[in-house]
Amino acid sequence: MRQILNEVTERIRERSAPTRKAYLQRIEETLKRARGSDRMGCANVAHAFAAMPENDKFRIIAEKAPHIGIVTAYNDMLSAHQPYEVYPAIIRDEARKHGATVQVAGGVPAMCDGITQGEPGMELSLFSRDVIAMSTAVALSHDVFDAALLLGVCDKIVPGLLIGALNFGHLPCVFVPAGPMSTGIDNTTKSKVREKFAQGLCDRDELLASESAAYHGAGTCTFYGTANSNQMLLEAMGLHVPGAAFVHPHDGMREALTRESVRTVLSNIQGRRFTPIGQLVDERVIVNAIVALLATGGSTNHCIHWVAVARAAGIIIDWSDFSKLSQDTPLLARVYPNGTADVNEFQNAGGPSFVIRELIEGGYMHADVSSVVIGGLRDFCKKPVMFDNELTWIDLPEESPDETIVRSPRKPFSASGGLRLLTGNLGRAVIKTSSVPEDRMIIEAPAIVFHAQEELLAAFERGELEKDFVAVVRFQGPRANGMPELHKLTPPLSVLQGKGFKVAIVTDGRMSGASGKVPAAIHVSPEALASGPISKIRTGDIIRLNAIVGTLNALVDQDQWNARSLQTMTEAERNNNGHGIGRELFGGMRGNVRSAEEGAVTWL
Ligand SMILES: O=C(O)[C@H](O)[C@@H](O)[C@H](O)[C@H](O)COP(=O)(O)O
Ligand code: SF4
Repeated sequence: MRQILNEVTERIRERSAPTRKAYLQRIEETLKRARGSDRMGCANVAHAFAAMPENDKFRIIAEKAPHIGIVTAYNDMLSAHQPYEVYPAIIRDEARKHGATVQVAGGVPAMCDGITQGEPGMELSLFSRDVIAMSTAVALSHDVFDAALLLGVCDKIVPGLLIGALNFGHLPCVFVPAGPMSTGIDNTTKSKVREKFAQGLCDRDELLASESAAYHGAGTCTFYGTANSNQMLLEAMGLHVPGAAFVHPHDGMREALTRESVRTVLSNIQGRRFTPIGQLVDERVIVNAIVALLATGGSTNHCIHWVAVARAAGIIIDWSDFSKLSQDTPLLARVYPNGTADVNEFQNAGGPSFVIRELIEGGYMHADVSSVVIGGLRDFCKKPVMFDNELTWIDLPEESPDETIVRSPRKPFSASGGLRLLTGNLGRAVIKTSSVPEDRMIIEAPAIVFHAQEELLAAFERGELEKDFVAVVRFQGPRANGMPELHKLTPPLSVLQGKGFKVAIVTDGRMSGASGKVPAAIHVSPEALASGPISKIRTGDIIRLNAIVGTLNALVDQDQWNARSLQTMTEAERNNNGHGIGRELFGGMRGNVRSAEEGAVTWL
């Protein structure tokens, strides 16, 4: 095991000792209880199973059959979640074959960030994670289950389901993915058409045709954004059936993998080994997830979400942990926006199994951890295949079959991981370096301050941005307006970067996991509305972003800087973010939310 891996894991263990101990004690207490149908009152039990077939009731109550709760994020809006419509029937059928019973415990909401990108709805996106966590708790609070299957793939849905499930840490849980969309037009072509449209070089019909050719069917979008980063991290945490992440929704093996998830969760109940999720997800498993994120240039959103996930298990991490691990974690995968390959090509080149094997063998990951399968994390280094109509796992080739997509630590794409912590007189921020061109890693240019992404887009339309500049887009933090992703700024800024201008974004907001080639210092904490120094910046100040050494500064005379007052949002700006699209309902979360570096949690 590498020294930094051990060092960071130990310091997290130390920092988390009191909260983790209390968390594990609560699980121990809960595990002492009798199972739901024996423990709860007759009326409770009768209500719980009233609508089940008579023989299922008999099996649960008299035969003590294992009872599985499904928490599902099915809806028709996310292409990634649409396949889940039929999953409960498959799960019920498989469970019955093994003498178990199933109920859909509840559904959770799921927002598609692609639909809300650049729209007011995006201001609900981050908070929807904790709504999903609460909805997971509402579902599992019926408290009659021996295990749970969690159906969700996209951005805030997996973190929300995981946070919710960790509040029922006494249950064995398995995540059930549904797989990626088949490849449409490639992501680079898609981005080029967007840049043409941003310059008025093509019309809306051409742009719509291009977007529809990219997003054309069921399954997760094929860029390596937050959704597919979720899948990578769940594999690295051992919470999937091994290798289940990136198999197409309508590939014959998909149903076999879903059925295997039922057998897997049952094997956790029926005594072969019992691994409740709250015990499985320990400090080493959280560190493994961070390493997997860094080694693949995953979504910057996980610098927020995984802090919240860890906290739900009593584990406290911060951006220094990500940064320290990043220094020693090699970049082993290049998947768009960190390269040109999409997630299907990544899977064909070896996918998560190849990356996990290489990281374990190189000592970059903890191998001695529990997982939902009996072989532990080493079982996640193999590839699932169908053989004689049976699901089995085979070893991957020793060498990478495509070194433009996946590599071993002996020849990494870069010696350090794809994310960096930035510090300086503007606070703390993160940047995804794995998709920034070498010659754009250091940007020093005058600031232009915006209080809304629409202001920047309008300035671009007026032709006012044809120069070197740093776009300071502030009052985009969680307290201000729910910390939306500002991914719509990528096409115009990419056009300007393509023209040779040195441009960057500095924001207390987020970018999409699919953003990347324009240097973006994001999640600036403290945010502007929390009196963060980002609110001192004036248009014209020189901003220096150095992603190589990890600094972000306003180059303003110290006395002047100290004398500066903090800018505030105007009444109109505050009103704009507080109403419409249901934003009124999220006022409590905006008022209670912690900083981005504290996971933007709303429940502490
Ligand atoms: O974090 C993410 O990965 C994004 O939120 C992603 O889920 C979202 O859908 C993007 O907006 C997709 O990219 P385009 O907007 O470029 O299609
Ligand atoms: S990856 Fe993003 S755009 Fe695609 S379905 Fe999921 S949330 Fe929507």
